[in-house]
Amino acid sequence: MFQDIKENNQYKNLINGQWVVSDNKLTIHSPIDGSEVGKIQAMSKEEVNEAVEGAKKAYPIWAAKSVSERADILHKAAGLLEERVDAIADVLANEIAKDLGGAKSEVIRTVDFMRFTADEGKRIQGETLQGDGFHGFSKDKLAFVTREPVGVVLAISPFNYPVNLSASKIAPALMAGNSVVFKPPTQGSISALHLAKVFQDAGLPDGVLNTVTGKGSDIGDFIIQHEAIDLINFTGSSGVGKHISDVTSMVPTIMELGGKDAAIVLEDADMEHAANNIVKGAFSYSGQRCTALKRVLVLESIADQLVELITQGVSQLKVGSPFDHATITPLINEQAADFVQELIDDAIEKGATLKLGNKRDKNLLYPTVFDHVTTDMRIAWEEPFGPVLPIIRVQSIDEAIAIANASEYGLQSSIFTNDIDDAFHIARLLEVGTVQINNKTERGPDHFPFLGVKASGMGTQGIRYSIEAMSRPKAIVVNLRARSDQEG
Ligand SMILES: NC(=O)C1=CN([C@@H]2O[C@H](COP(=O)(O)OP(=O)(O)OC[C@H]3O[C@@H](n4cnc5c(N)ncnc54)[C@H](OP(=O)(O)O)[C@@H]3O)[C@@H](O)[C@H]2O)C=CC1
Ligand SMILES: O=C(O)[C@H](O)COP(=O)(O)O
Repeated sequence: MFQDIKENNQYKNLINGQWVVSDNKLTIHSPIDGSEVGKIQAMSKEEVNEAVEGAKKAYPIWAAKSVSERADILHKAAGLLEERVDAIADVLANEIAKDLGGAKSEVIRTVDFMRFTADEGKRIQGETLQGDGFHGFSKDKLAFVTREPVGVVLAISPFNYPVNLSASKIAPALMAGNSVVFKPPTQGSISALHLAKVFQDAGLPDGVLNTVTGKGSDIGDFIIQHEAIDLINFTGSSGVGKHISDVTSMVPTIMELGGKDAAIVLEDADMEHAANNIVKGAFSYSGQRCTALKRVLVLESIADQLVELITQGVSQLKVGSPFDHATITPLINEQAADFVQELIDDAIEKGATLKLGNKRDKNLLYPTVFDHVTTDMRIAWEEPFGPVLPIIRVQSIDEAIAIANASEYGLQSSIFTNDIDDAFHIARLLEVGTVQINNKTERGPDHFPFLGVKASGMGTQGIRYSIEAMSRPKAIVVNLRARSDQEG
């Protein structure tokens, strides 16, 4: 079922309905053992240009389709993806070292996402407005407001969800009537190209989805500044996000960026429930999630108990290969592991109490827990994107809120308490996109709004929010001739 997309383990790009090769290639190595997963095309700027121009040419054809025709294709694509779950999950596990269970969930969640998006797209309606609501205007002025596509959407996704965070841009963009140029993460491209194939097999017209592979550092600036791109939907690091914002001009941009999500644990919390959630929230996929819990702020009076429960939970996490269903698997590459190690070394040097971990085998980092972390340590503020959890003891709720808000990031926060009044009071004060009460931080369910404030992003995603963010209102205003017999 995937013959078209590869030849001799070289994966091609989908451009205007054809799977094509470039002169230069990049080799994708598995983070598990360095073995070759396959080669992808390192596209030239001329080829990238062809992909963008192709999407621009295909746009009117797709925009002219009825919403129900678009939904039919998305439903068909979802069905095909469902048939290919196991095959694609295998590629994901090998390419980004996501545990097989997590990899399957990523693909199944994507199937559900696409179906929901197809249905939601059909429900999105415009509105009619009457002028006399504004002083000085009459009821003979009527606006028919419809939602229009924006044109060519550039979708750029990160390595940690190469299928799901790609489809969560592509599917709503398509339902809104846009064509899409899709730049997957280099490490993750192979999984992502399988997703593109599903859309093609479902009957998406040629050029409506074109893929662009190659290093972001080589072709990124060319594509984000291409004049035919009408909107950029980016998920990735805050550094690249800021760069995109610096070098583009007058192009609407939606960004989901990094995070430093805090779990605030109050004295009356259910400790076991809090600890279980914290362990899962911090360590699933080795902490390589923007919504991973990346610090715990706990009141001193209950800290000993919570630290022991967390340490106990983390000590039971399975470390090893994604194919053995380990939770802690090798990080995406050695540089990522080096960075996490720097944060660990800094914390040890500045006196944090190491409860567990600080053990490493190349890019496989064992889960690491620190107690007594203080605000002069880098781990209190920086996003490790790896399996390390700092616990900061606080003297008061106000101190917890102040430390939570002092972060440059503002994605999500968790509060664990049995007092709903306290929970709401604190939630209102936290400078984040979403607050989870008595649960780990997480993006789903996917029809909820997902957004970050400060350095964590701009714009809002989530199925309906994404369709709206990648479309615009258009008003056609009718000015009826006044009838003298009805005036007044
Ligand atoms: N808030 C959220 O929803 C999420 C945030 N993230 C954040 O992403 C980071 C990890 O993901 P990672 O993939 O390493 O992030 P990066 O920012 O390194 O890369 C993200 C994407 O941007 C591309 N890219 C790189 N440079 C450019 C450029 N100049 N122009 C255009 N595109 C470019 C990359 O391509 P290439 O791979 O070729 O370099 C990749 O496709 C973490 O900081 C994490 O917090 C991750 C997931 C979700
Ligand atoms: O990119 C991320 O890391 C995700 O958007 C987080 O999604 P999750 O909370 O479902 O893992």
